[in-house]
Amino acid sequence: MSKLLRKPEQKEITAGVTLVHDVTSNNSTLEYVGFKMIDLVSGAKYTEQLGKQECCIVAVTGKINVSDYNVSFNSIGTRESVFEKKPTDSVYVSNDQSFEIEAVGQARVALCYSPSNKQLPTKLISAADNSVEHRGTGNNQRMVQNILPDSDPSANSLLVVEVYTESGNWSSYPPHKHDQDHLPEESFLEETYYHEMNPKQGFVFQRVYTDDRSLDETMTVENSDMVIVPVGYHPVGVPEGYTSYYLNVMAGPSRVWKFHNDPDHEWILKR
Ligand SMILES: O=C(O)C[C@@H](O)[C@H](O)C(=O)CO
Repeated sequence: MSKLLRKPEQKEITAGVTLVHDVTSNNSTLEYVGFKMIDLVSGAKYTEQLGKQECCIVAVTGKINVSDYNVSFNSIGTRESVFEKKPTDSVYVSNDQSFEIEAVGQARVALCYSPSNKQLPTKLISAADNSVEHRGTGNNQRMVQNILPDSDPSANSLLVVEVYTESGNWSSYPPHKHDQDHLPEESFLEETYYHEMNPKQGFVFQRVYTDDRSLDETMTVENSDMVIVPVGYHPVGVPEGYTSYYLNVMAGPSRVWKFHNDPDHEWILKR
């Protein structure tokens, strides 16, 4: 069984709130990244008291109200499906704060966590604040929606990004890694992938491997699955006929995304 691939759960945790994924330092090898995906029926509420963790709440689909009991953001969220291919709204909440999420209709919400000590203001990261990038050429084209990039100082550790890869294309490719705390050459960032496919019976392949191959797993990833990337290169290949979406959360000792391409495959960039 893969240690890195997680299938969605369907665990009702409170009335109308279903836990789909729950990645913590207790049930994974990750120290810097935590992740929950929750589904809420209309009117359902989810509350949480954050300890020494910051949280980015992403309205993946549907509309939600978010409050830290001081400031509230109402009816945020911009899409019914991630495959509308437009940015959504998110809220950053700092460590030692509490928050409440209330679903305005059916909603899927990502909770992205990282350890944090220094309090920062609660902040709405509106869809309009997401920068959109088109990366790559040939069959390596993908569209990136930056929710919390390293250029945005709203968080202490968290980096959050959404990526669309079209049918027959590759992303996180040529393979790159960020598993050495050795700036300015490379940063150490753990990473999680939450995947969706359109149409939803689709699948993608994701390989996670290190130079010495002490880790080398190639996974068939299906709709709503997660892949955990503690270290290593982590390319994604998308079969003909399917579009891939994934939500990445990254965090590590420095809030800098400085990756290192696999030297065996870097030539692809230089053609
Ligand atoms: O293919 C891309 O450009 C997206 C990836 O960079 C993805 O966000 C990632 O692997 C981050 O390390």
